[in-house]
Amino acid sequence: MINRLVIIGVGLVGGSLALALRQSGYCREVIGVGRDRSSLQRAQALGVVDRSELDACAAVRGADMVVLATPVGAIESVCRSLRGCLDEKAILTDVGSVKGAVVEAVQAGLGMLPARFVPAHPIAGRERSGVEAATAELYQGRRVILTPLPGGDPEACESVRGMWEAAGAVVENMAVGHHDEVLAATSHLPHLLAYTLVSSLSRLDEQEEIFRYAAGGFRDFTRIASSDPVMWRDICLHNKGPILDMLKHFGRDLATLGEAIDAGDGDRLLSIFQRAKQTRDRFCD
Ligand SMILES: NC(=O)C1=CN([C@@H]2O[C@H](COP(=O)(O)OP(=O)(O)OC[C@H]3O[C@@H](n4cnc5c(N)ncnc54)[C@H](O)[C@@H]3O)[C@@H](O)[C@H]2O)C=CC1
Ligand SMILES: O=C(O)C(=O)Cc1ccc(O)cc1
Repeated sequence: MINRLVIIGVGLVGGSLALALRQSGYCREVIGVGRDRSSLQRAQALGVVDRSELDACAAVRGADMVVLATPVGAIESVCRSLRGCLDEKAILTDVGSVKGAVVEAVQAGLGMLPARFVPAHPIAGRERSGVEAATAELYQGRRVILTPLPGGDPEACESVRGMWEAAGAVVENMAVGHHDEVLAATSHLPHLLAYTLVSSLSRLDEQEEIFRYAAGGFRDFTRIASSDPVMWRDICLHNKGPILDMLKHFGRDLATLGEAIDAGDGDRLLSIFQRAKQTRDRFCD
């Protein structure tokens, strides 16, 4: 059970966690922290938080769990505003899509890395953002990755695990660096491909006609290009190495595909498509 939960950044991810924990009765009070009063008022009106605060330092006093749920690029400045404010027993966690840079940002912002900081990443979300998109069911049966730090407090780790399980998630642990490599491949690369496809087509003269005749495959492939641009700018800037590695790997395969088409090499094309189909049929429902 959590007595006082503070969510800093009450959008899709933070708001959904608050809703799930309020509905399951896992926490007694949820306080939302944000930059503007109107979105915090909406969060309160939607029943996502019990009350809200613009001052992060005041909000976290007496909290037993503090969740950083802003875009990754805002974490350092949010942590700077929390310097000297967290109770000794308070657990600090986050929901950022990258982990190495978040650990650095927390350390730089707070001036130290608290033993009760447990980095976390729910592998669940959608292309819509803001508190209006939050739902209590978002994490039901979905994975959450914790990347506990060497020397971190195991009890804090268990509390963060318990919180996510109460929200319906299945929790796993992973090393920080490994998380960033795996997610660069499975989440960051697909988002960048979808953004680049839509952006590239939108610059063609015939774009009106192209989008008018786009079929289901186009919609399936590009749904995630409607995701929040600020969030994805921040992910790119904060997981640079693994993302560039994946882009290079993908670029080489795209060039190979082009060469096979140019050479009329049907066997090569068939083998690429067969391997892709077998792999997807094996791993995705
Ligand atoms: N959208 C998704 O599907 C997923 C997102 N994530 C991660 O979760 C985090 C939040 O993403 P979303 O909830 O989708 O974004 P969102 O845009 O819905 O919510 C972010 C909230 O943070 C607030 N905010 C921004 N800067 C702030 C600051 N300096 N101080 C206080 N509040 C601030 C915004 O006003 C907004 O209410 C990101 O770090 C993202 O990488 C993780 C898993 C899935
Ligand atoms: O919309 C989708 O399908 C997503 O993949 C959402 C998402 C975005 C970022 C994450 O770090 C995790 C999940």
